[in-house]
Amino acid sequence: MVLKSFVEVNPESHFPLENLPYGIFKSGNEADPPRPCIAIGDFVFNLSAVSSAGLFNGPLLQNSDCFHQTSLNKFVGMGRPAWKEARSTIQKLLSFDEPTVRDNATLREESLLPMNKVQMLLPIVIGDYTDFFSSMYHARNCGIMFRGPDNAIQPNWFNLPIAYHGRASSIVVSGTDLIRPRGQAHPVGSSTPYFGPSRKLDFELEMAAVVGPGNELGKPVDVTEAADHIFGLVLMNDWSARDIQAWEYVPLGPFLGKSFGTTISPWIVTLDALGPFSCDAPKQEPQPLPYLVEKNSKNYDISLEVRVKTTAPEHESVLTKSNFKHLYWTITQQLAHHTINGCNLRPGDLLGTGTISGPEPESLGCLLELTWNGKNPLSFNGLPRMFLEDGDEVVLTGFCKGDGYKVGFGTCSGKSQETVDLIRSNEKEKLRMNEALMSLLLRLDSVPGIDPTVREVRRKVSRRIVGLQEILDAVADSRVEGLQEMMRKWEEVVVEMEEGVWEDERCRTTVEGREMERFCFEKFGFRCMERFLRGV
Ligand SMILES: O=C(O)/C=C/C(=O)CC(=O)CC(=O)O
Ligand SMILES: [Ca+2]
Ligand SMILES: [Mg+2]
Repeated sequence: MVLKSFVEVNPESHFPLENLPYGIFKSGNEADPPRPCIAIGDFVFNLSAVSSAGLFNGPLLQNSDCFHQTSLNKFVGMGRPAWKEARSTIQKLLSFDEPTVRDNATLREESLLPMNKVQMLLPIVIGDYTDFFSSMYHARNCGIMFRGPDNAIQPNWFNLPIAYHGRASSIVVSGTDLIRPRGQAHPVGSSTPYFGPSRKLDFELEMAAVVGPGNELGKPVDVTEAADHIFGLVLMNDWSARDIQAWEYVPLGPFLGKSFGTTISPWIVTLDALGPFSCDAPKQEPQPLPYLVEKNSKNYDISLEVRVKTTAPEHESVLTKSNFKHLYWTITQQLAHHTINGCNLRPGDLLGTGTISGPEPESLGCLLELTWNGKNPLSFNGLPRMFLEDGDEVVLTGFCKGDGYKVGFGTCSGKSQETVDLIRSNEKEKLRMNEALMSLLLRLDSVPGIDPTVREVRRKVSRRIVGLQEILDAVADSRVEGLQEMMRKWEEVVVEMEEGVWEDERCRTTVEGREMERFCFEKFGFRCMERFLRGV
C-alpha cells in the first residue's frame, strides 16, 4: 500500500513518504546556517525547525542537538536506534492524517520549503573515502583491455573486495562544475610522456555507502553487524582521467587520475528505506574466507542510469542503464573487510562501490568500457565521441520501483567547465594560456625555414597564433555579456579565422603544421582551439 502524505507527492517522484532521504540545505536567507532536512515530494522538511518545535520527542532525540548541525555527521554517528526513532517521527508528522504540522500554518511555512528555492550542500563532512572495485563485469572488462583476456581478473579479486584509498577533499555535491585535470600521460607508441589537459576524461557510475557509527582502532566490525555501521547510500561519479591513470597506476594504484574530483548526490537514502528492495547478492565462488561469509548476502535492486547533455542545443543521450544488484561484493563485506586489519572507520566516511557495470553492452558504467578505451566511438548527436568534452554534463540517477511509488536518489550531476568560462573567471588561467601561446611562437621561431614553402607555412601559423592571442583577450575582457553570447561569438571568430587563414592545404600536410597541432592539443586540449588549429 502506498503511504499518503499531506504534502502532495507525484507517483513518479523519488521522494515519497516511503523514502525520507537526508540532506543538508541552505535557505535563500543569507543569515540562515545550513541545516539537516529530508526530502518529501518537491519540498525539503527542515529537521532543525521540527526539533526546535519539540517534535522529536523520543528518548534518543528529544534532548539531542543533532539536527542543529551544519552536517549529518553527528546524527549518522548515533546509530540505528536513533535513525529508526527519527524515521518513525518524521513519517508520522508528514502523514496525511496527522494535524501537528499540517494544520499549523506557521510551523508548516517554517519547516516545509520548496526544493527549488534552497541550495543542497554536501550532506556530510567526509573524513576518509575509499573506493572499491566490486563489479565483476567492470573488473573483467578493465582486465581484458589492460592485460588481455587470459588473465583479465587477477586471482585475488575473487577472494577479497579490492579497493584504493581515494581523496576526500575533492568530493563535491551534485551540480558543482569540474575543471578538466592536467597531468602526465604516455600514449602507447610514444617514447616520452607529455604534460597537458586530460584527453580521456571519463565518468564512473557508482554508489557509495555513508558510514554511521565507526569502530574503535584495532576492533574490526563483524560482517554480520556491518549493516548497523552503514547509514545509507548516495549516487557517486568517480570522475577519472584515463590517460593520466594508465600512466601512473602501476604499481601503487590510482592517484592523480582520480583525485581531481568525485561527485555525490545531495540525498542519502537510508538502508531502512531500501530494505523492501533488497535481493540476493550473486553466489560467490570460491567461497570467501570465514570473516567475509554472510548468512544472507544482500544487494539492492536499484535501477541506475547515466545521461550526458552536450553543448549542442538540447542534445541528451542515455549512455547506460545498470543496476546496483550486479555488484559481486556486498557493501557489508566491503565494510567488514575494510576494518579486518583494525583500521577504524568514522561517521561520515564514504565507501564507494566501484563502477557498477552489468553484463550487457548497454549496462557498462563508464566510457572506458562503453568505447573500449576510445576504440569504438559512440555517436553523440551524429558525431563520434570517445570521452567527455568541455561543457558535457553527466547526470546519474537511480531509483527502486515500489508498487505505485519510487524510492529514489534524485540526480548526481556535474559538468566539465567550458574553457571560455574558466578564462573569464580566472586570471591565472588566462595567463597560463597566454604563456603557452608565447612559447608556441618561440618554438615556431626555432623551426628552420629556408624552403619557401616552409617559410610560408611558418608565417601563416604565426598569424594564427597572434589571432588566438586576440581571441583570448577578447574573451577575457568582455565581461558584460552572458556566457551563451560569448560562446556564440567565440565560435564565430574561430570559424572566420579558420576560413581566412587555414585554407592552405600545405598547413595541414607539412611536418610543421602537424607539429603545431600536436603542441596546441597538448597545451590546450580543448575543442575550439583544436578545431581551429586543425582547420577542420
Ligand atoms: O584492471 C586494472 O588493471 C585496472 C582497472 C582500473 O583501474 C579500473 C578503475 O578505474 C578502478 C575504478 O573503477 O575506480
Ligand atoms: Ca572508481
Ligand atoms: Mg574521481
